[in-house]
Amino acid sequence: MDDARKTPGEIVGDTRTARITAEEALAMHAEGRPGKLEIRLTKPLITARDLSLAYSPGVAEPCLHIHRDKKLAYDYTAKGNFVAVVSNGTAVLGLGNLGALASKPVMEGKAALFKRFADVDSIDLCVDTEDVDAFVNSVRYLGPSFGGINLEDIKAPECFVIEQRLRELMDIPVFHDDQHGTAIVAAAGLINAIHLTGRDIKTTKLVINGAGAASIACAELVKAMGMRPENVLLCDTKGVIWRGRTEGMNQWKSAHAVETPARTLSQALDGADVFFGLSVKGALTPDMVRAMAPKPIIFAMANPDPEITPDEARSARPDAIVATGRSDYPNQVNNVLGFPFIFRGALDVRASTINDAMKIAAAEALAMLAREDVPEEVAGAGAGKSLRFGPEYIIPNAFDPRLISRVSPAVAKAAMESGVARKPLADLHRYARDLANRLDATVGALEAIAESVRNNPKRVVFAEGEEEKVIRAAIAFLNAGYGTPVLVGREDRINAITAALGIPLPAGIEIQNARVSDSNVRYAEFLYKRKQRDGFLFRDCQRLVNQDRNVFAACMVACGDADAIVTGSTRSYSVAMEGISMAIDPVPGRSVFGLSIVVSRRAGTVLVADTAIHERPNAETLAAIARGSAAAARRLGLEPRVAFLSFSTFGDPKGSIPGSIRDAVKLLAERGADFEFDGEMAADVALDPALRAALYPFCRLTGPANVLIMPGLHAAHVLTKAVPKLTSSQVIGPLLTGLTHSAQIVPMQAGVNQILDVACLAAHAAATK
Ligand SMILES: NC(=O)C1=CN([C@@H]2O[C@H](COP(=O)(O)OP(=O)(O)OC[C@H]3O[C@@H](n4cnc5c(N)ncnc54)[C@H](OP(=O)(O)O)[C@@H]3O)[C@@H](O)[C@H]2O)C=CC1
Ligand SMILES: CC(=O)C(=O)O
Ligand SMILES: [Mg+2]
Repeated sequence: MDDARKTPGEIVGDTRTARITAEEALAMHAEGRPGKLEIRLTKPLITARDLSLAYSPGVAEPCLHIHRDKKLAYDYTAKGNFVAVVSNGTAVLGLGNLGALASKPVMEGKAALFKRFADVDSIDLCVDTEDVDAFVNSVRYLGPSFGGINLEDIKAPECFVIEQRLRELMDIPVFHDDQHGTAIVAAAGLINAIHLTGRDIKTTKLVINGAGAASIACAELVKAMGMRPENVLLCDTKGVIWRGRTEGMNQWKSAHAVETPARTLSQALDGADVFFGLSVKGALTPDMVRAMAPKPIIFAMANPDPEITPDEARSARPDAIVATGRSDYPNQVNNVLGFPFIFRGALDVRASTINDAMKIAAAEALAMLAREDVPEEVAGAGAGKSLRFGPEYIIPNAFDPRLISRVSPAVAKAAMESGVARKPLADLHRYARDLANRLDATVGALEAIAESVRNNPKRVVFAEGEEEKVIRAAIAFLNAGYGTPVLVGREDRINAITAALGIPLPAGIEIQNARVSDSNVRYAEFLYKRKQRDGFLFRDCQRLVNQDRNVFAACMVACGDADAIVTGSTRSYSVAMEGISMAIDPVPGRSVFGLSIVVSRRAGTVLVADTAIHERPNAETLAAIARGSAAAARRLGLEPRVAFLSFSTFGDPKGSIPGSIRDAVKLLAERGADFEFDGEMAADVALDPALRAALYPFCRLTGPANVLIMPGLHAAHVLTKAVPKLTSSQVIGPLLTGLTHSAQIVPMQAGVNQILDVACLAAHAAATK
C-alpha cells in the first residue's frame, strides 16, 4: 500500500520504467471537468418539437410499447449498449480494500475503456457495502437499465457468491471482470508462451500466487483448457494450498487443493514452468525465479506494481518470458484486452450470459491475433519495443485496432453456437467489418472498395519491393484477398528482410528482379518504340528498364503483365511520376490530377481534387478535373455533388481567381455534365446546405458537396495536410487519376496501412477504368 500514498511529484510505480508522476496522474483526473466520464445526448434537444418527441408527451409511446413487449426496450432505449461497472471497492487493483468511494477512479476508468475500445456505453456504480446480501439487492433490481453487469474489484470469496447470485437473479450477462476477464487474457498469453517455449499444456506445471478472485478463475480456465489439476498449485498469504490445510481456507480454495509436500511459494516454484502472480507487489523474488524450470513463464499481474519487475525477473533468468499487468512494460496481460470486446460480442447477440465457450473463444482469438503482423498504429500508441510475435510480444497491445473485429465476433459466434444468443447474427463477416468501422470511419469507406477488389482480384506491382514497409503491405494485400502482389527487387534481399521480420514470405507473392527478368528485352523494346523520337537510344531504354524500378514496374503494367503499380514511399513524387510517365500516358483528352479522399465521421467521405499536379489550373483544366473527379466519385459509390471552391461565394468578395472558377462552371454548363455542380463558393457554403438555403437558395447542389474542386495546389495542400492534424478525419491519397493504366504514388514515408490502402484503391481503379 506504500505507494498509492506518494505525494505529488513522486514517480508512480517502479522508478526505472514508469513514465508518469503521481502529480501528472492527479492533474489529469482533476483537470477541466473532474473525472473521466460525461454523458452525451444521442438525439437533438434544441427545439420545442424535439422536447415534445424526446420527453412528454412523445416519450409515452416507447414506454407503452415496452410495457407491452419487454424486448422493445432494446429498440427504444440505450439498454442494449449500456453496461454497469459495479464495485464495492474491497479489492481495488492490488491496493486492497479502499472502499466504494476510492474505487471510483478505477470504475470510471473501466467505463472509459469500454467506450474507447469497444464503443460500449457504461457507468460506474460504486456500492457502499461489504454485506453480500445488501450488495446483491442493490444490483439485482437495476437490470432494466442495462444490457450487462460488469462486476469489478470485489474481493474473494464474497465475489464468487455475489456473481453466482446475480447470475441467477438477472436476465442479462453478469461478469466478474477480475475473475473471467483476467483468466481469459492470461490464458491467451499462456497459449502463446507455451507455444514459444515448446511446452505441452498437459505436462506444464503452474504456480499461482494469490487464491482470490483472479487466481481461482485462472486456475479454473487453465484446467478447462487441459492443464492437469495436480500440476496447478495455488498459494495465498498462508502459503501453498495443500490438501488437508485448514487455516485461511474456503470452499473455492479447497476445490484447488493438491497433495504436495510444498508448503511455501518458494518450494512450490522449484522446477515450475509457469508463475501467475495475482497477489501483491514484490511477492516473487529473484531466487524463486532462478529455481524455476528452463525458459520459465512469469506473468506478474498484480496492479499497479507487479510481483516482480521484468528487469529483476530477466536478470535472474534471461531465458524467461515475462508479462505484467502494466502498459509500460512489454506483454501487458491485463483484462482491458478482454472485457470491452467480450461485452461487445455478448451485447450484439443479446446473450443471456457469458459462458465458458465464449471465454475460451475470446482467449483463442486474442492468442491468434498476437501471431499476426502488427499494424504500425499500435507501435505509434507506445506499445513497447518488440512488436513481433516472440517472447516480448505474446499478447496483442490494447491499442491494436483489430481487437474489436477479432475478439467480439469470436465471442458472438461462440454465444450463437452454445445457444445463449437471443438475437443471433446472420452474417458474422459483415459484423466483423461493421465493428472495425465502428471505431474507424476510414475502414467503412474503404470496405466497399475492398469487397469489390476481393471479388475481382488484381496483380499489383509494388515497385519498391525491397522496402520492409512495402513487403509488409504486399503480404497484407495477399492476405486480404486483393490479388497477387508482385515485388520488384532481389529475391535474396527480400528474403533477408522477411527472415528478419520473422514472417515467412507467403507462396502467393511474386518477385521480379528487374536486372535478370526474362521480360527485360520486351519492355526495352516497348519503351524504345515510345521514346525513340525523344532522344532515347535502345541502350538507354535497356538501362532504364534494368535500373529504374518505377520504369520496370510501369512497363509491366503497360505491357499487360500486371494491372496496377504502387510506388513512391522512398522517392519524391516527381521522380516517381517521371518513371511512371515513361511507360504510361494520360487518357487522351483527359487531365491527370491527384484526388484525395477525406474520410470524416461528421461529413462522411469527401473527395478533394486536384491535390497533386496543377499548381494554378485554368478554367479548362478545372472543368476536366471536375469531370474526372465526378467519375471517380461514382466508381467509389458516391453520387457526385461537385463544388468549385474559392475564398468567395458567387461573386462576393471579388478577385481574379474566382473568375477562372466561374469560367469552369460555365464551361461545364455549356458542354453539359451528368452530375450536380456549382460554384464558386467557400468551403463552409459547399458543405452546409442549411447555410446555402439561407443565403444562396439558387445554388444547384441538392445536398452537402462530396467533391471539392480546389482553386489551386496551394489551397489543396493546406487543406489535405491540415485536416488530419486538426481533426479526427483521415485523408487517403492523393490518388493519380486520368492515366490509361492504374498507377499510384504514395506519400514518401507512407506507412504499411497507407501503402496497403492505396494498393487496394489502385486495384479497384484497374477494375473500374
Ligand atoms: N492484470 C490484470 O488484468 C489483473 C490483475 N489483478 C491483480 O491481481 C491481484 C489480486 O486481485 P483479486 O484476485 O481481484 O483480489 P482478491 O482480494 O480477490 O485476492 C487477493 C489474493 O491475493 C492473496 N495475497 C495477498 N497478499 C499475498 C501475498 N503476499 N502472498 C500470497 N498471496 C497473497 C490473498 O490471499 P488470502 O486469500 O490469504 O487473503 C488473496 O487470495 C491484484 O494485485 C490485482 O491488481 C486482478 C485482476 C486483473
Ligand atoms: C486490471 C484489474 O482489473 C485489476 O488489477 O484489478
Ligand atoms: Mg479489477
